[in-house]
Amino acid sequence: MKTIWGNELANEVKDTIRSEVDQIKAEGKRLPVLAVVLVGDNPASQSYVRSKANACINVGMENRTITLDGNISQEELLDTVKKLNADEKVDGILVQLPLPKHLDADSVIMAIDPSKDVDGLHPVNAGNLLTGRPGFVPCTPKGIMYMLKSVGLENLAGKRAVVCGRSNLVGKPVALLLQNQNATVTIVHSKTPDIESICSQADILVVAMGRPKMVTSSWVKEGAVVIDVGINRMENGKLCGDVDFDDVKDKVAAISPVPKGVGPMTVCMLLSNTLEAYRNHERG
Ligand SMILES: Nc1nc2c(c(=O)[nH]1)N[C@@H](CN(C=O)c1ccc(C(=O)N[C@@H](CCC(=O)O)C(=O)O)cc1)CN2
Repeated sequence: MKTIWGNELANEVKDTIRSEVDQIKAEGKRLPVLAVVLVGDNPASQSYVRSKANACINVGMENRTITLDGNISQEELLDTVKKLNADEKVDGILVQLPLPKHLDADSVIMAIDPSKDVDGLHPVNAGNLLTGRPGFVPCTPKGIMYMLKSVGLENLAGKRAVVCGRSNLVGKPVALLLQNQNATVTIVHSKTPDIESICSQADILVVAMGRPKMVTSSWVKEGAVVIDVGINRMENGKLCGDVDFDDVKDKVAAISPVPKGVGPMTVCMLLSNTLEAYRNHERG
């Protein structure tokens, strides 16, 4: 069994991005700028936003973290996004999710200029992915495809992929990306009967259900490659995935761990998208 260490792959990606940013600096040009909007004081969101800021520093990009009170109105939040859209120095905009319950995330995402939507969540970018046009691909799915490539899974013709979860952030886009690589894809979700038997036929299993250790050895096919997107905090304070790593590890060909799996890939793909946004803006 091979462990797919996302932190190591992320360092590889960040090294490449850092060299490109160094080159931009050497040419005396302005640097790429990522703006991250954090609303409220959710500790997990605060920690992810800090990781994003540190990652920017790590590769030499500029980061602006805009922290807004949890009681902010929809109009005030939309106004913040509009100002970032209009700011020519800002290449990428990300609004950290989830938002407090009184705010409508959909209309906030809709307000982001698609050319700055480095999260790839705006319907223009989602539509581009659906129709095979260039655009921003959401960071976690982009990271997952990089992880699969790292274990030799690139052209997926003849492979059966099962995606557990149908979110706009992970499940739907990763299913499209797998299909674009010629995999035969099934999406299962909380209302699917007998998920276990569908998962057990998968050559590639991507699990993003938010249910701690849901997937055990009877759910996986011998020799499958498993990507665990779940990040669940247990009562003892430790993190675990949606896959019971110890239970499946002897049955699978490769598996991503939690922590140090998909999470760090999400952050480095955000840098990759920000650099892409910068290049697009510079081209004009
Ligand atoms: N606007 C967005 N919001 C959210 C996204 C997103 O892609 N865009 N994804 C997640 C959270 N997330 C990034 O925002 C994220 C989650 C996890 C990690 C990570 O590196 N996790 C570490 C463990 C960290 C810990 O100890 O708690 C790991 O898995 O090793 C990075 C980013 C939801 N919101």
